[in-house]
Amino acid sequence: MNTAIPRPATVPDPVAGTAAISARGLRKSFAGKAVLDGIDLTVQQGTVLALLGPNGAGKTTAVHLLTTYLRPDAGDIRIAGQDPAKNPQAVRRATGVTGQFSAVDGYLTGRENLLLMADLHLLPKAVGRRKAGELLERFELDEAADKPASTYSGGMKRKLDLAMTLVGDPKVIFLDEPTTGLDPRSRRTMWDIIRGLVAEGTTILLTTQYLDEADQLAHRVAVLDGGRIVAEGTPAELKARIPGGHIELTFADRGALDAAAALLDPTSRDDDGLTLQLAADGRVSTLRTLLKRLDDAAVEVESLTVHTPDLDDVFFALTGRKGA
Ligand SMILES: Nc1ncnc2c1ncn2[C@@H]1O[C@H](COP(=O)(O)OP(=O)(O)OP(=O)(O)O)[C@@H](O)[C@H]1O
Repeated sequence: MNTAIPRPATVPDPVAGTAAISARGLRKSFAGKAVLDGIDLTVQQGTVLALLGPNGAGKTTAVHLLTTYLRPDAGDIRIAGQDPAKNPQAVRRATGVTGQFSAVDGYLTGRENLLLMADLHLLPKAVGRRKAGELLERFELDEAADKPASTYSGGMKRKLDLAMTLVGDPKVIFLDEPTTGLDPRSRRTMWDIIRGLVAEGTTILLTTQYLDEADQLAHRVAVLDGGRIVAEGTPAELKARIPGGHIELTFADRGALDAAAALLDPTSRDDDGLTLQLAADGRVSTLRTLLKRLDDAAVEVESLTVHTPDLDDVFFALTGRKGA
C-alpha cells in the first residue's frame, strides 16, 4: 500500500443529494484474519460507485455485508435509509444483487426464470407476465425467451441475471463483477444497460477488477486494498493525483530536436524517433508556456501528444500492482 498519496475526505456531492448506500467503520474477519479493516463508503442516490480492487481485496465480502448476506463484525450500514441490522427485510426489498454466481436456472427458459422471480416477489400473475415480456424485450432476449437458459451465451446469461434482479424494481443494485469473462461486445451491451438504469435514477455499487469499466461507468471510485479504502474520488480526481502525465514532442529533424532539448528540460529523448518527453501537470498554461518558449526560439514542432494518466496508473501507484 502506498501511503504517500493522501486519501481525500469523503465529500458529499451536493448535486446528487442523499446517500442511498452508506457504511461507516465496516469490519469483517474470517478465522481471525481481517478482510475488511474499517471501511467507509458512500454512494449518492442515482450514481455509480465502483469498488475497485485486486483479487482477494474483499470486494465481494463488502457486497455481502451491505446486502445482509453476511453480518459485519463492526460498523454501521444504511441502505435506502434502512439499517440492515434492524430491518433486513426492508433492505432486501429495496436492493437487487447480481453476483458472480448467477441465479439463472439453466433448466428453465429465460421467460420461466423471470416468472419465477415474479412469483418470489409475490407479483400478480398478469403483472409478472407483462414484466417478464418487457424485460426480455429491453435486454434483447425476446428471440431466445423460450429456450432453456443453459443454451444461452455467457453474455445472455448475465443479461438474464440482471433482468431477474430488476423484476423487484430495486432502487439500489449491487453488481459484483458484472462483466468478468464477457467478450468486448457483451461488455459494452452490459455497460449500456447499466447506464440506462442510472439514467432512471437507480443507485449502483459495482465491484470490478477492470479499470476501464470504472472509468466508463462510475461517478466515483473507491480503491480497496489490504482491507482498507486506499483512495476515493471521481475518476478524474484520482487521475489528477497520480504523477505520470507527460507531453511528447516530435520534431522534423535532429537540429530541431537538439535545439528543443537545450531549451527545455526533457525527462527523456529518442534520437531515432526524434521525440522528447516532458513531465506535464495537465494544465493548459504549462503547455502554452512550453510552446511559447519553442516559438520564441523559432524551433518548429512537428507534432505534440499529451498523455494523461489513466486508472491503470492510479491502481499501480496505489496498490503496487498492475490492473487486470
Ligand atoms: N466465508 C469465508 N471464509 C473464509 N475466508 C473468506 C470467506 N469469504 C472470503 N474469504 C477470504 O476473504 C478474502 C477476500 O475475499 P473476497 O471474495 O471478498 O475478495 P474479492 O475482492 O471479491 O476477490 P475477487 O476479485 O477474487 O472476487 C479472501 O482472502 C478470501 O479467501
